[in-house]
Amino acid sequence: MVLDDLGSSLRSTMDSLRGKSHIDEDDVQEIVKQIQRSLLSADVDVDLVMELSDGIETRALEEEPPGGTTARDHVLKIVYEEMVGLIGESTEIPLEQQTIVLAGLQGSGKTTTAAKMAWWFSKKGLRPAVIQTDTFRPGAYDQAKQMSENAEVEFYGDPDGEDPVQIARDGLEATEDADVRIVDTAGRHALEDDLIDEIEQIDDAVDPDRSLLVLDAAIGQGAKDQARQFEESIGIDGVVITKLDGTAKGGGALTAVNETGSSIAFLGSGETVQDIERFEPNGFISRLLGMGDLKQLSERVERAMTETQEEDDWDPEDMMEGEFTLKDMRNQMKAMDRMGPLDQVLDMIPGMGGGIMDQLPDDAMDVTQERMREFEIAMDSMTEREMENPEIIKSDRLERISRGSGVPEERIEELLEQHSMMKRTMDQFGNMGDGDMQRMMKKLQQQGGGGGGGMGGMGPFG
Ligand SMILES: Nc1nc2c(ncn2[C@@H]2O[C@H](COP(=O)(O)OP(=O)(O)OP(=O)(O)O)[C@@H](O)[C@H]2O)c(=O)[nH]1
Repeated sequence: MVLDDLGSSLRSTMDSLRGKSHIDEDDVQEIVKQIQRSLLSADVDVDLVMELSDGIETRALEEEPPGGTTARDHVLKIVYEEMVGLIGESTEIPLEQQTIVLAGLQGSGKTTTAAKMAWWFSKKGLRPAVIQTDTFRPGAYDQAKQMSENAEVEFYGDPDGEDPVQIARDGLEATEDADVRIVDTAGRHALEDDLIDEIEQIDDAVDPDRSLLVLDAAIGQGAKDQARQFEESIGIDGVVITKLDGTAKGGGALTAVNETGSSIAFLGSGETVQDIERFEPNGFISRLLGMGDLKQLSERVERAMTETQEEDDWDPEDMMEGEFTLKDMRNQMKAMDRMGPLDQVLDMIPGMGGGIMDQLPDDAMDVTQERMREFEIAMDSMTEREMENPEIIKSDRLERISRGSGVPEERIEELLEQHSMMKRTMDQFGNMGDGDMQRMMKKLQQQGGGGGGGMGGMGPFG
């Protein structure tokens, strides 16, 4: 994740302020030093770093914490506000008919982003289409077509076409019925006149409502020149930062945003069409500072639940009322899987963010996800009756399931144990009155807001 290093070093600095009622100059300098070090190592432009750290230093020393606020919370608030100020608002992307052109260097992630954005728009109820104009890179056509299929969106391209401008024109005509047309363009290894000429011609032909610059998060200082060139040739309305899953940097992209006077529109964090999210400065910085991002989390949960319900004809309400079976457990696991990698999800929960992640061994998340995959494989080897009545699974059946699935027996026993644990919890839920439920939610909120929530809420997958 972008500026990950900043997130974890800031959190540990902030934690050292816990319990202090007053913050002195030394504390402030230490915080500012950490921020500078992290931002510089994440490739953020020096001038920007200075601007930010000066702002934080002045305010932390001059402003008095409002009554009842701890010194730590006060400084955290200042850091938060100054960082949101630096990153700026998210690029406006109205949910209406529009044409969007994606520009960027080769390999920055344009084709992937085109399909991801189309998927995102389709989830918002619009009808998107991807238009592929890249005649430069062999394979671009097939990749775009495949990804559009994965995203289940309309696609236009011409594998034999040689003129990208003509393909763009034809594409607009062919996708007339779509609400949102996303035009993917070719890239080059470096900024060359060819590339700029081509993108300018496409821009003229398409006359887009928005032009977005796609930048690899690892780009570094080179981002500044690139951003300026694209800005001068076609005008950049927003930036998409890709590959946030693969780098701790990302500062170059932030510098580019500043350079073009634009803002961030989307973030990409993986290779599948669902690995995209709208950039929300408040949530983004909150997550960075270990304050969680409940808005993103609830959107993800809602999306994952809806998909699981639609595809598997599963209603969680039934689960609350009736028996909690292995089928329900599998659907819950599927929904969790759809939310994305567990570490990303945890980062969004207040108090569960990087602070806790940093304390876990690096492979803890992989182990948990690997375990869930094994559970699924084992369940695939169970009969309908076993899925509905797991208590009938005794030694003979256990052996058969293990042989059929290749999952060791002790792992299947573990699955059954987890199931009965979850079943007990669900039974308790079922017996709860509305008042109990409200009290519990309130308690959970209080724990989360305190920033020190434990792992207790993670349930059986922790
Ligand atoms: N891990 C990760 N990989 C990504 C992400 N976005 C794109 N990629 C990968 O990066 C590589 C390049 O992405 P493309 O979408 O082909 O890039 P492009 O800008 O269209 O490239 P050209 O068409 O050659 O200009 C592919 O292997 C993608 O799978 C991301 O957010 N995370």
